[in-house]
Amino acid sequence: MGDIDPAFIQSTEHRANNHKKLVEVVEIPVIDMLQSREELISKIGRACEEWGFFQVTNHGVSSEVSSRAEAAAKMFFEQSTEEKRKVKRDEVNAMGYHDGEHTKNVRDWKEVFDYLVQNSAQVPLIESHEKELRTITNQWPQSPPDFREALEEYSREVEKLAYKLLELISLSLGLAGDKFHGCFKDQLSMVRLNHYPPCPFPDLALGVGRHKDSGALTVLAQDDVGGLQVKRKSDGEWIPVTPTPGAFIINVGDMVQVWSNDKYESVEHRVVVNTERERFSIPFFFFPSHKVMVKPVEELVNEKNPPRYREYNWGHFYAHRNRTDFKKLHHSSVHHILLIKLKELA
Ligand SMILES: O=C(O)CCC(=O)C(=O)O
Ligand SMILES: [Fe+2]
Repeated sequence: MGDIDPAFIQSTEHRANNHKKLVEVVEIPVIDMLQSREELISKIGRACEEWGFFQVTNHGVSSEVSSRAEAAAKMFFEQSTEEKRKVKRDEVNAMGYHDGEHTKNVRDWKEVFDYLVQNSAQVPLIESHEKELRTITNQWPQSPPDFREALEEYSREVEKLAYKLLELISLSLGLAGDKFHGCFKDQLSMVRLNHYPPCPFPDLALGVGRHKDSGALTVLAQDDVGGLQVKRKSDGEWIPVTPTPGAFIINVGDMVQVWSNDKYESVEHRVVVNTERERFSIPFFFFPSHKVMVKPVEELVNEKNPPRYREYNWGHFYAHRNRTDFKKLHHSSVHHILLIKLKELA
């Protein structure tokens, strides 16, 4: 087993066992999508306000398509490191395989494979003040042979669900159902395959350190192992998300927080690891086009409730985030700085 690489060690207050034992059993809401539209909109609205997280069942994504994607992910990660690194991500191309992810400067106990839902997309160059763009394109491995097909089919299906959820969230805010749809033309949405190997030091390391998701919303599939925890808004306790077979976990990201002017908040979450079982999860990050300017929507602000965020450009934010994600930094993530700064400037 040996010693743990210090890069993985979380500071004491962020370690997995560092919280009071919960006596009550709490669950984030599980919402059946097969019910009246009014009920559905009101339940989703309540879940977004209270938790920022919920699970959905009867969501329309076929279980065959999901199983095929899960099998492809498992087969990919079972290969040798040498094989996987043939499609490794680098400073130029943020898509592909990566086994050195850091969250808030601590290394995560996992390996990932990322791909864009639209196979290739344009993003701004960060160095450029001239609004120059570059194109990023997916890197597909040779094996397993049906990897690309299985994953493209998966993201097409989940994308439909993401639009549906965005519509319901917009309606729950009292906005038109298609209010935000235009933002997703030439979207930067991506899917991440996560593999968390068993960890001999589950009290010291985390699968993913605490963070918020930066896009509009996330549609996450997890296997039956468990490990995802959500920070409860009311008291800051870490609440485990119990795996529900066939369900997706939905959380609103920073963009919905800004659009809704804090009515719905993007909530912190993290993943704990265990000594026994490897875990797989597949988040779909619903990201708009690089051109989109994000700010509180006009219908939701007024004199009594003034805008709390200044407008920002998604593409610019995305380019910075990818650059800073790539290696360990000596200051906290841009993500964090950006939102705080916007708040202060508002
Ligand atoms: O693996 C999970 O359950 C969640 C992963 C996550 O939060 C992320 O990739 O942003
Ligand atoms: Fe996340």
